[in-house]
Amino acid sequence: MGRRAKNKQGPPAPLHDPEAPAFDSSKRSRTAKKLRAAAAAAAAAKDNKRKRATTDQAETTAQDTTKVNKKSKKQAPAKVVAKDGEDLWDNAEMGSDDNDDDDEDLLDDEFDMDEMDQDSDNAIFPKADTDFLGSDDESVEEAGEEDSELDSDEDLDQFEGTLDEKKSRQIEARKAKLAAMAQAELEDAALQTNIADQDGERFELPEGEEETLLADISGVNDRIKEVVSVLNDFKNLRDPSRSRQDYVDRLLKDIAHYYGYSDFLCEKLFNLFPVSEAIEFFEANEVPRPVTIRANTLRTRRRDLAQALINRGVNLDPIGKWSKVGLQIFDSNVPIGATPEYLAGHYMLQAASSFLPVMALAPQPNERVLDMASAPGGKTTYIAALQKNTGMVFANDASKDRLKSLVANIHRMGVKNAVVCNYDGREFPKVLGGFDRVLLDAPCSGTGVISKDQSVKLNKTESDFIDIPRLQKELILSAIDSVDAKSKTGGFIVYSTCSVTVEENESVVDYALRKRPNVKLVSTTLDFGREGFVSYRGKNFHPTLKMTRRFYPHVHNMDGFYVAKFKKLSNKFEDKKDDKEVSDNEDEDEQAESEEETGFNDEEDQELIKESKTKLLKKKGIKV
Ligand SMILES: C[S@@+](CC[C@H](N)C(=O)[O-])C[C@H]1O[C@@H](n2cnc3c(N)ncnc32)[C@H](O)[C@@H]1O
Repeated sequence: MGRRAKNKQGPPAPLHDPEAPAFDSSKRSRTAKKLRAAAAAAAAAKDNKRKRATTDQAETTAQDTTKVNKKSKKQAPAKVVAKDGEDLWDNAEMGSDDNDDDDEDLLDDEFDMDEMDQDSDNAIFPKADTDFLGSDDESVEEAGEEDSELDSDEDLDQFEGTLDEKKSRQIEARKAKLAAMAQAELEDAALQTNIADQDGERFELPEGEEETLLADISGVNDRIKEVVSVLNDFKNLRDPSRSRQDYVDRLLKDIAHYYGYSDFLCEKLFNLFPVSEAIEFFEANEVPRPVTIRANTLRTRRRDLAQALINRGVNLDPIGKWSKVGLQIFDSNVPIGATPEYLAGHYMLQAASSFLPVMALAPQPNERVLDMASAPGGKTTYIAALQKNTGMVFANDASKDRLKSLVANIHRMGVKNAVVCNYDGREFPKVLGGFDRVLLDAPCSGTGVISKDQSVKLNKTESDFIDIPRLQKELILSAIDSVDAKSKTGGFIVYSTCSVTVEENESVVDYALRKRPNVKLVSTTLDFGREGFVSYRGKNFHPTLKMTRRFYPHVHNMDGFYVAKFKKLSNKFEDKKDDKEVSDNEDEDEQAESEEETGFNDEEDQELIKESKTKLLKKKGIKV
């Protein structure tokens, strides 16, 4: 575990604006205010204080027509039904197939944190205001003094103005004072760094025993900042006797040590981003992501669930504009994984990023859907909910053990249209084919979920990034081959991973496009997320890879994730007896290129499939 991991930060920013930086301190302080206000209410009111506080708040909001008009009629926080009877938390997904149509309405359903905070501070924390004034008294007085000095320089006539004028002058003076203080602070900070300043002092790359260099962890942290500064303005700040690579090598060693990564993984992840952003990514992996839940529309509506949980003392908010079923939990008096609502299957504890592949898949009622790697069922149960328990979802997983929790979740969540099966995904479509849609939420290295599983930092080796993509490539071809291109409502395949590496994402998707010309990439319909890479470190991918989506902890405040959506254009390609061979013979150059880029070829592939099938049979006790 990295040294930083022990020093976790406070609650992460809410997920309201997916493109907003994850660590927006203003948001965090607003959330903190909200939490403090709720806590104060709890102390003051003995019974169900949080509910009362939010209800009061809602009523205030509902009565304040100016505010309501300014934002939205439906903004009353946590009061579930507004005065006009509109349903603030209604779950648009319940009773609707498509997740796009009601977006505009839903936007209005979101809380306005700013307003809520202001009001809650006033209503619940009257003392806080006094305190604030009190703590500021000194500066107000000083500002007053400055004012008198100014007065003496002015013609008295000017001071026959109103009290308002005087007040505004005081405010101006205070602002100026604060600005001066901020400037002084900045200058102070500049003094503390030894990067090139006016005297030409530069940061010098240290030399010596690596052990000594890494001994002082705060020194390592300072050096990371210094080297990042140099790399960001290399021309001006570099030591001319050192190359860029010298600085990068130092930085990688320091990052790996400071955050606790293997050198190998550190470099792999570092290479994904510009220098400063890479540090943000590593930092974000030290902070837990927000706790989020998904309302199970087979059992409840989000607004009802929210009200039930608020009544139990859970502080929550809608997850963001992009989901109609997600709630973000800020804090709770009760364990979120053991409430009566949880046990009754009203919600799934589910990471926000994990909603995305299912939203991209957009399963429809009455369809036949395959969830190829489904355990423990977070996505299967969401698929079933979107299908409203009609049609069928085939929930497959190669791990019998993991299927136990899948089955438990299916029962708890009231899913009735699922068929659970235990095959190696590569056996599809021989097991069953002709699906309307297939989700392949592939087994992966987990580099997107390091904040949850710090062991990834050390336990992933170079061979993992050969073996895992190889399996992913085999699985994606099976997923494509399992879909019926003639499906009247579907013909889609979604590929997702909770990894951020290119080998497991764009490389796999690009490989599928080359191996299966009967599919094309289409929009994921997710309206946020970064575009997939079309080229990476000298490798070029199909230009449509741009349509795939990347999600990052430091950008979106959710687990690192990747989503690609394919449309199958025809079944013809797979009708050929051994389509792999045909495609290889058709274009040997392409195959050579493919081997070079992917480190994967079909002969090896066949060998591996054979091997793993033999292993599987042996495991099942069948003699081979
Ligand atoms: C990322 S997890 C799936 C999470 C799941 N979709 C969910 O939302 O709860 C990947 C899954 O792939 C399964 N798996 C690994 N190799 C497989 C294979 N060859 N065929 C099918 N499933 C496989 C693992 O057992 C694991 O449950």
